Amino acid sequence: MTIKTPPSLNIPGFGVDPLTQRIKEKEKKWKYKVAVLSGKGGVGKSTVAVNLATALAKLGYFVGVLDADVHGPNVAKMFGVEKAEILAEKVNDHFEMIPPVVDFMGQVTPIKVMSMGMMVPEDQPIIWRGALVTKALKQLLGDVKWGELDFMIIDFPPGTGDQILTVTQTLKLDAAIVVTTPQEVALLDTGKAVNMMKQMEVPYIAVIENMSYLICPHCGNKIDLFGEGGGEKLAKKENVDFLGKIPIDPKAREASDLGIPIVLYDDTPAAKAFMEITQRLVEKLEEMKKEQ
Ligand SMILES: Nc1ncnc2c1ncn2[C@@H]1O[C@H](COP(=O)(O)OP(=O)(O)OP(=O)(O)O)[C@@H](O)[C@H]1O
Repeated sequence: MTIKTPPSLNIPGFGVDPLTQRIKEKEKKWKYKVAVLSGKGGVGKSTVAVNLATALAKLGYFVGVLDADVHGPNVAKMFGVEKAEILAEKVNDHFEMIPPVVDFMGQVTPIKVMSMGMMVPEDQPIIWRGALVTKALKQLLGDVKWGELDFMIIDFPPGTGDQILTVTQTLKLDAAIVVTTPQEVALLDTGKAVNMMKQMEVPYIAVIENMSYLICPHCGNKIDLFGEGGGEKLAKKENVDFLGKIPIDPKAREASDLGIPIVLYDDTPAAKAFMEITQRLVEKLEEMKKEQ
């Protein structure tokens, strides 16, 4: 039996599905695509994504935030838009959702956000298998009227799973910010996340250490609750940038429950740390763009 050469699959209009095609078109309008991830849950990844986006808005940038944590979406609540009504518009042969614009106490911001958290009641789990999650994620990218953005921030689920692979293979990320806490267990998992981003050839990878220390409200001394300097050591070992440390700030938890990012509380140590880290990130990305 002779095996025939397969026919060429290079047929115009075929090969790439229309949704992926729409994502490719949309991403041309986003200057920087930045993913926020962590090897381990609960280290403050969403807190970092939300505050990074708000700090960028404070610096005058237009920002989109995609909550890619389909199974545990918290971003909408942290921005206070979990009850926002999602409108849709017909565009040619499909519908596109209009992302809600974040406002803080009536003050409109240049932040648009999309999250599964806006589409399901707060107490309902999303019990979907991989293929459905992948489709939902792609729709949150390609079937949303994001428009022109300076930054698209993507809050990934914890770990190194399927959903991260899907987005990283679909979009050409400019940067991956890996969030860790200083403990050994968190650092082991963070190393895996850093290596995944290296394998996916993301051009800029950096570590942020969250919950680094606590300032005693009574004596003002710095207390290293979870050890010291782990994030910086990991960044050195993996040969990636270290963007900085964010202290434990009781106001951060309070603020995120109220839907107000801590970075808006100007006088807090966490707000100052977020602003400095964001400025450092912008400088790095601008430098990289110039070199290209
Ligand atoms: N620097 C900080 N100071 C005080 N509380 C913080 C800080 N960072 C995060 N938190 C709080 O820790 C909790 C977990 O944070 P967050 O939801 O951002 O973590 P996560 O890594 O995204 O979690 P998940 O595993 O669900 O994705 C939240 O209540 C948040 O307000």
